Amino acid sequence: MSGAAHPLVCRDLSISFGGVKAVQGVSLALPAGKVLALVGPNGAGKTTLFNLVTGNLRADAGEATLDGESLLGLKPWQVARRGVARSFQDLRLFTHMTVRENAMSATERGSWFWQAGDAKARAARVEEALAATGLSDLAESRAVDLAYAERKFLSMARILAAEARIWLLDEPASGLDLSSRQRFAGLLRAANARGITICLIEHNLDVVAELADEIAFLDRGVVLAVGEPQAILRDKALAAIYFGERAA
Ligand SMILES: Nc1ncnc2c1ncn2[C@@H]1O[C@H](COP(=O)(O)OP(=O)(O)OP(=O)(O)O)[C@@H](O)[C@H]1O
Repeated sequence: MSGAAHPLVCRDLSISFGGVKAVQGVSLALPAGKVLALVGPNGAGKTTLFNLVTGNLRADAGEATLDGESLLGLKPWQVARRGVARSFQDLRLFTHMTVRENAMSATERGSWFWQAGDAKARAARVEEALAATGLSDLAESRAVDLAYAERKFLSMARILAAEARIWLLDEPASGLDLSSRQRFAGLLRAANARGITICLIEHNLDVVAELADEIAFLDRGVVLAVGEPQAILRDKALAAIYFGERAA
């Protein structure tokens, strides 16, 4: 699978850390304009898979392509410049910079080839991203002074400001209360409506059921199943693995 229907494709991707096979022969394709959720127990290899695709780790074997061109060997900023934005579990904000500066910095890896590069347009994108994430009134606050949910939304503002066409989101809704989760879901739906392709690592299965078009279930570095959310979420064997009830 590749091309317009699946812009980002992994084939047989693998990496081990010492004896730990963190990702083993993973083949996966992101459906264009959809939300694919990566689900699986702790240590399944979900974040490692992101790290392989985004140039944060070097694969031992396999391939990852964007529109048919290899991403492997690229630096994280080069992957970002090709239109793949990611968020991190630990957010990686510039804690002593302001909210606005944090969002602005996401636009500053050179001008993206499909967007206007001028400063005025960038500033406008930043203000739109802050408005969309409810952070306009906090634009001059330092990230370090934000509440937890506001930091999560600032991480999303950075993704929005970057204007990437593929978003890789690592537990963006974890720790959010119900109303913040609903706001977050609205952001994702709006992005989806604009044709953005999203891969979402998420432990909250209600969030997954609400947002995902497709689920890929990983365990011990292997993709065990890919399919429609209802089918995957109803699967008793996968549920046993997810909730740690399998035989060792
Ligand atoms: N840099 C690293 N060095 C050594 N081991 C690592 C490294 N990164 C990940 N691992 C190991 O690889 C395995 C997969 O980890 P990973 O963080 O990708 O899982 P995950 O599915 O994202 O888990 P979680 O849901 O808890 O975030 C784990 O056993 C982890 O300890």
